[in-house]
Amino acid sequence: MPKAASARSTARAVRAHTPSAAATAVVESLAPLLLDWLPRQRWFAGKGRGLTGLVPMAVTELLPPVPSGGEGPGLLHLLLRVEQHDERGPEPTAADDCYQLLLGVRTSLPQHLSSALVGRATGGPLAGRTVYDALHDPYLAGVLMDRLRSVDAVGPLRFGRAGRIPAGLSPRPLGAEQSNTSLVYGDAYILKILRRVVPGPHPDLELPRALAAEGCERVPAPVAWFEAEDPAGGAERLTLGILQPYLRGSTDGWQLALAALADGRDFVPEARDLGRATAEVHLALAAALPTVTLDRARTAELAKAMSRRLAAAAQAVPALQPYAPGLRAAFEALRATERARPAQRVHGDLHLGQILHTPDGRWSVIDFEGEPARPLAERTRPQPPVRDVAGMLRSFDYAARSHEPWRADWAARCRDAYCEGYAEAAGGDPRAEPELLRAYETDKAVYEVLYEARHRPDWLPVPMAAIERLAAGG
Ligand SMILES: Nc1ncnc2c1ncn2[C@@H]1O[C@H](COP(=O)(O)OP(=O)(O)O)[C@@H](O)[C@H]1O
Ligand SMILES: O=P(O)(O)O[C@H]1O[C@H](CO)[C@@H](O[C@H]2O[C@H](CO)[C@@H](O)[C@H](O)[C@H]2O)[C@H](O)[C@H]1O
Repeated sequence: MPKAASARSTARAVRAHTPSAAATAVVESLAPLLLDWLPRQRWFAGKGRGLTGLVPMAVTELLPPVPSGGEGPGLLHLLLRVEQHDERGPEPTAADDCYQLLLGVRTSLPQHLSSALVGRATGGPLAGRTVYDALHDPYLAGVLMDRLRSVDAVGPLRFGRAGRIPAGLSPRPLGAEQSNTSLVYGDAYILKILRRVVPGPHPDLELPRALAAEGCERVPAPVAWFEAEDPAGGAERLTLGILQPYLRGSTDGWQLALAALADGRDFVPEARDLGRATAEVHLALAAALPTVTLDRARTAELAKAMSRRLAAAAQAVPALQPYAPGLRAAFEALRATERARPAQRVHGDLHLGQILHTPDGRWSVIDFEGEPARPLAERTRPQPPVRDVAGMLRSFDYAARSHEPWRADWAARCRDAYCEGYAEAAGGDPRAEPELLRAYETDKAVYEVLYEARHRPDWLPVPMAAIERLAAGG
């Protein structure tokens, strides 16, 4: 059983924003329960590394817990540093992650919230109180929305908005959690609560706002957000949540692709249209935000970074090792290319699940967070837009592979149509730079192997099939 942070180190790390000794004491008394609960959450990014301690970085009462004996829930907002073993050794490293938790506190938990239980505080002033994930509680989700629509600051938390948000919208959780937790309010808005949080402008807020300012209608524009002052004292805020219009009645590209496969239908017109949508977003991003030129030296750095990621992934997932030399050849081929190429802000994790088809027949792009496992500095760096194209091409392969029998021809037609649609709108065909495209597809497949090994081991054969093909030069 991992040990909790000592009371002394916990107290030292809690900053001046801490509203009450009681809240701090709750965290201390809950540490063993949280250490058990956290790794079981889908959004917990540090799976597979032992937890060694928890340090509350900031504790904010969004709704003060009712004194012992009273009724009614309290709402605590926590920023928690989770100390973990490094993959290479037993010492905690500077790579410890900070997570955002919203905890409900009640005397007893109603039956309908039982799946949200974190545990019962065993000591401190709230001993015997039940603590649970507040985002499953419609009442507390309503309290959070209320702060978002009408308050500017609570302790270290800062709330911002781009327009008026109506009161009284009923919340519901979105269902399956992914890298974050999303709530839908009144079928009108969706609030994404980021789980692993870092200082600095968050691309899922920054890019859609920049696109909206540019007049690009392919992306739902943020209407409100909340952030925290850096509890470690840095100048940059941590983005915590983003509220956007909810595209009611939309279906994501992944479901549509699987339905087409199940019905024996082609997905060519949809793929072509998706290519156009991607190009439009890229053109708007290039117009809205700085671009750079990747010269030979920078291209070499890019190829080197891809090789480094491959080496790290092969260490974590030994099944990759036999293919490493073949995969590295793709990065070497990129390094050997002579030409300079433009780089710009990109989506960074584009796949069929990130594109929503709305009832009026348009594709809308969501989730500009980038690949959640990569450092923010890397995710916000200008990159060749082909990177997103490669992500979508991999996604057609994923869809075809999850159909029995495997439909390689279906994926190939989608891939061609997507690139054609992209070329029509962007004025340049991504296939014109085969080394770049192959290197990015390889890099993405390596990422997917690591992602699936950590989150969905049953899916591992899907990217491994691509690894086999790409390593053989296909
Ligand atoms: N604006 C929106 N309208 C409708 N559904 C949305 C919207 N934004 C996100 N979703 C739904 O929420 C899911 C999760 O959102 P996403 O931003 O991808 O979160 P995560 O980072 O947790 O993967 C998406 O797969 C999509 O089904
Ligand atoms: O949606 P997220 O931003 O959380 O992205 C992560 O999870 C995705 C899976 O949900 C994962 O995508 C991979 O699986 C998809 C099918 O479920 C497939 O369409 C994608 O092409 C494939 O990469 C994504 O890589 C990961 O970052």
